[in-house]
Amino acid sequence: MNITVIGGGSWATALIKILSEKNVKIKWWLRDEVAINHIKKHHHNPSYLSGVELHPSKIKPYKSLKESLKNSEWVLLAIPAAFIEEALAPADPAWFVDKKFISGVKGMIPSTNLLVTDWFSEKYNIPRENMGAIAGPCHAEEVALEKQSYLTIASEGEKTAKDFAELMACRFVKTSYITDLNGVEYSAVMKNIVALACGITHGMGAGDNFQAVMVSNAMLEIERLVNKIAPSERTINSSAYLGDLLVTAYSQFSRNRTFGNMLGRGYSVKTAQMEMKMIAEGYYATKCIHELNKTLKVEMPILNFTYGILYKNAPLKKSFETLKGKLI
Ligand SMILES: NC(=O)c1ccc[n+]([C@@H]2O[C@H](COP(=O)([O-])OP(=O)(O)OC[C@H]3O[C@@H](n4cnc5c(N)ncnc54)[C@H](OP(=O)(O)O)[C@@H]3O)[C@@H](O)[C@H]2O)c1
Ligand SMILES: O=P(O)(O)OC[C@H](O)CO
Repeated sequence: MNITVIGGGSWATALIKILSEKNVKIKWWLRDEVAINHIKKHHHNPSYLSGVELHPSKIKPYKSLKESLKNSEWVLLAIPAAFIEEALAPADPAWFVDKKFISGVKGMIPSTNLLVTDWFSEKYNIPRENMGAIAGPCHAEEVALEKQSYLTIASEGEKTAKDFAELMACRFVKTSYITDLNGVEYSAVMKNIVALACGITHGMGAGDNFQAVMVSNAMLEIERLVNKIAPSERTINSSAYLGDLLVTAYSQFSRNRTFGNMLGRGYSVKTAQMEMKMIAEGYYATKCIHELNKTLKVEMPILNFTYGILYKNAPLKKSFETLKGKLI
């Protein structure tokens, strides 16, 4: 079984670690040639999760995207959404024929405000039943440490979801599958926006009491959005939705929370971006969801709070006062 993994960051590295527990060949596309050479020579990613051992018998890094895709049954994408169009610019739909596509991305394509699987299936003519996404509370750093984790694979094609869930299950990862593809994707996008708000308010001095109220309100906000934009029967309190929100809102590893925390302590957006070695997906998603909500008109005070601070230079104190008044 051949699997192509696209992306060279922490999540791609963690997913490769999980997959290499199985009897598979991993064809790994990274844009960074220095990293490729380092991985070939030292069997570690030099810039992300550098402690993870990358077995050369199972993993082969590629500079050419086209070569990396040849003879693979599965394609797994793990690049922050804002860079996907650029990274896949040379790709031709013919390269993806008869392949199943799984998104590890928790963001939206900024130029289109589309979810990654919607954008991908449209652009590369992939049948929806062959598309999926990885959901659930799972930080790459904990995968690297082999801490017990849980992932949910979502696809409208039940067989796709089931097969990929089986592939991702290993000693330290338990998997399950569902068919609510767009539901988990929107929920994952939203949890990043909430994590930014958690970070901002924490950075401004809010305590655990406030954070608990914000996360509870956030779950209601996510539910309102997801029910409107992707109506379906779903158990929103399960780990694919609520669990993912909780880990991002509370974990020391959360990129979005860390980014928000810097803003709450008075950093400008630009300075916070320069300080971060990794990408906070919620920054881009906040604008996408805010734009979509001009039509949807869902009540989303946490989204509006985050959007004001990120994109409108809204004063922190006044925005916080407004948010406090909206939460219950
Ligand atoms: N990290 C996690 O725990 C985790 C868990 C679940 C889901 N996710 C999702 O996984 C996705 C990837 O996140 P990540 O955590 O792996 O990000 P990351 O560690 O910050 O890595 C970012 C990756 O994007 C690449 N990149 C940056 N600019 C690029 C560009 N202009 N063109 C092409 N590639 C570019 C970087 O390449 P260079 O190194 O060459 O700059 C790097 O490989 C996100 O959607 C995130 O929400 C992450
Ligand atoms: O918690 P963050 O902001 O690092 O996001 C990473 C993943 O989406 C967590 O499941």
